[in-house]
Amino acid sequence: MKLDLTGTTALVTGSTQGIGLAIATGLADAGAHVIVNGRRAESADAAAEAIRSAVAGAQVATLVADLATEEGAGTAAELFPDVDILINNLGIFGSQDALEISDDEWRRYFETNVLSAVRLTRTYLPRMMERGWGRVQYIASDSAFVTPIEMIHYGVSKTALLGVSRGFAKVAAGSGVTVNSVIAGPTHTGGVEDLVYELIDRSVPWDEAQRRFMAEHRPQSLLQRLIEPEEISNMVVYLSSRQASATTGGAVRVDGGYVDSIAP
Ligand SMILES: NC(=O)c1ccc[n+]([C@@H]2O[C@H](COP(=O)([O-])OP(=O)(O)OC[C@H]3O[C@@H](n4cnc5c(N)ncnc54)[C@H](O)[C@@H]3O)[C@@H](O)[C@H]2O)c1
Repeated sequence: MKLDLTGTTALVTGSTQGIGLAIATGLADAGAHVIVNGRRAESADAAAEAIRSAVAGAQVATLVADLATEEGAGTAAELFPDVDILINNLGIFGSQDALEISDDEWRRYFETNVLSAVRLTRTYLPRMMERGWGRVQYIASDSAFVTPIEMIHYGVSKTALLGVSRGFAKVAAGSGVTVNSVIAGPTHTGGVEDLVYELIDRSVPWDEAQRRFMAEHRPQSLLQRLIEPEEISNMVVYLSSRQASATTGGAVRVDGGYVDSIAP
């Protein structure tokens, strides 16, 4: 099965590093023209360059915008009015005492992790439906199912994202556009390294910190290791492909068996 995205344009939000960069690289490798998004020109340019070095002949454009804001979504619509594949990847996470999270912080999590994706879906879905083909995905998290007490606001924002995904899948039903969430488990990115070290003593070597993080915070994970960003990207590329035409309204798990092992 050859996943060929030649002739398509894909916008991946928050794609200057981590999972987003891996997804943009995977889509470029499958032949899509990718739009890399970041809030700073230097990091967007560096990410575009990294993709060009990884994928010979990659077609990459950059979108410098804060896509958690209305203004940023407006810039996206103006510069790139039409995309075939929208990957809502950008997100923030961090640990905080559940009883200490302020209203403003709850709002920031919803603005960034949920409303940004709703706005961009509203921007791009209608044209996809008119054309009769398109792919929308949301990068959710196992925290959507298992609200972690150290990240309640994050978990709840990702639970909301699952509802957003199901709702827009119904809007798109029968149009040729599929809408899905990808449930990522803990993935080896810079942000997760920081989170692991927030929870586990910083003086512990990385391998030991990772092992303890999995044992203490994800004991039911069947994988008992962090997931690599490329493992998330592989699923996103498949769901973006023409071959994935019968998968919509779903929440597809790349979580090392964690969610199924506790909430089948
Ligand atoms: N890493 C994990 O373990 C994990 C697990 C489950 C889900 N996820 C989800 O996957 C997505 C990517 O996570 P990651 O670990 O690669 O994160 P990351 O922090 O490494 O990367 C996120 C990217 O989004 C960008 N970003 C944040 N806010 C933005 C904004 N307003 N406008 C534009 N860009 C913005 C950041 O600059 C960064 O480049 C997030 O939605 C996250 O919640 C991550």
